[in-house]
Amino acid sequence: MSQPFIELDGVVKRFHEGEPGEFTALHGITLQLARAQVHVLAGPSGSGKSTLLSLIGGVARPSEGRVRLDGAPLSGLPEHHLAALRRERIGFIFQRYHLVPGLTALENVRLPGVPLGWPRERLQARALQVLAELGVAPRAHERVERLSGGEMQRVAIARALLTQPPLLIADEPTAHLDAALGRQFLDTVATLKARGHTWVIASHDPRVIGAPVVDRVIHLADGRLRGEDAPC
Ligand SMILES: Nc1ncnc2c1ncn2[C@@H]1O[C@H](COP(=O)(O)OP(=O)(O)OP(=O)(O)O)[C@@H](O)[C@H]1O
Repeated sequence: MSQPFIELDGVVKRFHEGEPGEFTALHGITLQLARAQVHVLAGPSGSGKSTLLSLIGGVARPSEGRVRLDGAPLSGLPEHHLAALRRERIGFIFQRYHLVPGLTALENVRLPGVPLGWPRERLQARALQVLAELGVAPRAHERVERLSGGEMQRVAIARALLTQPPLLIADEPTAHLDAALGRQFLDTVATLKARGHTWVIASHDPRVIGAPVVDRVIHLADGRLRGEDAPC
């Protein structure tokens, strides 16, 4: 592999460290993930998928070990640098979308651009562009609580794409999608992969794990790597 896009080196994550309820969720994960590929973290509930995503996304820090994104050592960065890197380089897609009710689809999609200080016109144009790419431009001015589940998810993906982040992280993205919407999500994954985006998706959905667009399925159990499926 050329320079890996994401590198984890001996990553341990403990919760409630030093307290009576201390719990080790990840036990020394070493992993390299290539650019412009789709990586799925699979494993039963509680195996550590979301915890690993949060470390790769720079939302949490490892208790031991290192995480690097495109050569940058996330684990050592001061919080304000880490927050800036997250905003510019990582798009997050959550199981329950985390859209802000009361705001329109367009206002939700604009949100990640606000702290970047983009001029209003640029922000508006880019937000409309990503909504159009996801096929939800006609719903741009609708409040998000009035959208269908599939529309909400496409708005959530549009929001994650606003800043064109190279890394897209999704936690159980198909958990609430029916068969047709699940396929639509995987088509979006494929389109963005072809444009060079790297995906890391936590999922135990067989539709995702078995999808042809997926390059690697990395299995976790009890916070440890348990091998991989061969690429399709
Ligand atoms: N903030 C926390 N404090 C204490 N324990 C935690 C915390 N977050 C996660 N854990 C524990 O770490 C383990 C891994 O949790 P994690 O959410 O990463 O698993 P998962 O594989 O994503 O599960 P699921 O598929 O149910 O989302 C679980 O035993 C969980 O209870």
